[in-house]
Amino acid sequence: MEATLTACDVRVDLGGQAVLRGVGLTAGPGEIVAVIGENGAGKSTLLRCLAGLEIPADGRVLVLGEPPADTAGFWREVALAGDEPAWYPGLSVREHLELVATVHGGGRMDTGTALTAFDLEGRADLHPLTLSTGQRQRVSLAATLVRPSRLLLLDEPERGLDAAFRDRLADLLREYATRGGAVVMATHDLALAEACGARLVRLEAAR
Ligand SMILES: Nc1ncnc2c1ncn2[C@@H]1O[C@H](COP(=O)(O)OP(=O)(O)OP(=O)(O)O)[C@@H](O)[C@H]1O
Repeated sequence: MEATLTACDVRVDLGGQAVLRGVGLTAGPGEIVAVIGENGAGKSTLLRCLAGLEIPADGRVLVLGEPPADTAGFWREVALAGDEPAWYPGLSVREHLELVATVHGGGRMDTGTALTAFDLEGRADLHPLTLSTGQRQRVSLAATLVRPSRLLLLDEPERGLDAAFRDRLADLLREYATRGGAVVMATHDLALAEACGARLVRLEAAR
């Protein structure tokens, strides 16, 4: 089966120094990969590289057979949850999810199901900035599942989430993979990685 994502011998330089050197990674349909490593090991940089937001100085990244590019075609297949997104003034939690689902076309869950799955029903009519950190993180994660995708890139999805919701997230990610999606996440939460059945890829700082 064709890999959803392959990265070979990737090098990324930032500020004139190598941040990633000789990094390789693959993820196929139905697979969850957890990138782990200490602070500064380069996990976020690798995720950005896989998302086409950082260009490797050396090596090769292919997503669905093509180098990642910041194009509409690429983002049709790839859903990313990293830094907190910019929230639209005047749009509620429900409307943010509806916006994503409308623009990308209906996804794995309708917005009502997502509001329930992410425990956001009681917050659906509020603006995201009036929610707690963990609740806002749940909106960001829900937005990745109300749209179609074949690859989910998550940078520290556990950020701000309580223990019970981390368990639920593991179930949601397993379900995404069971339906043929590939997940690559950078995480410090080994329990989450284990609960997902993720394959671990450890990064060591390049400097
Ligand atoms: N714009 C930049 N310019 C120079 N160096 C950078 C830049 N961004 C990141 N770095 C450096 O790259 C290294 C990797 O950073 P990165 O954020 O990828 O690590 P991380 O593994 O995600 O860390 P954490 O676990 O703290 O989130 C760090 O040493 C960081 O200082």
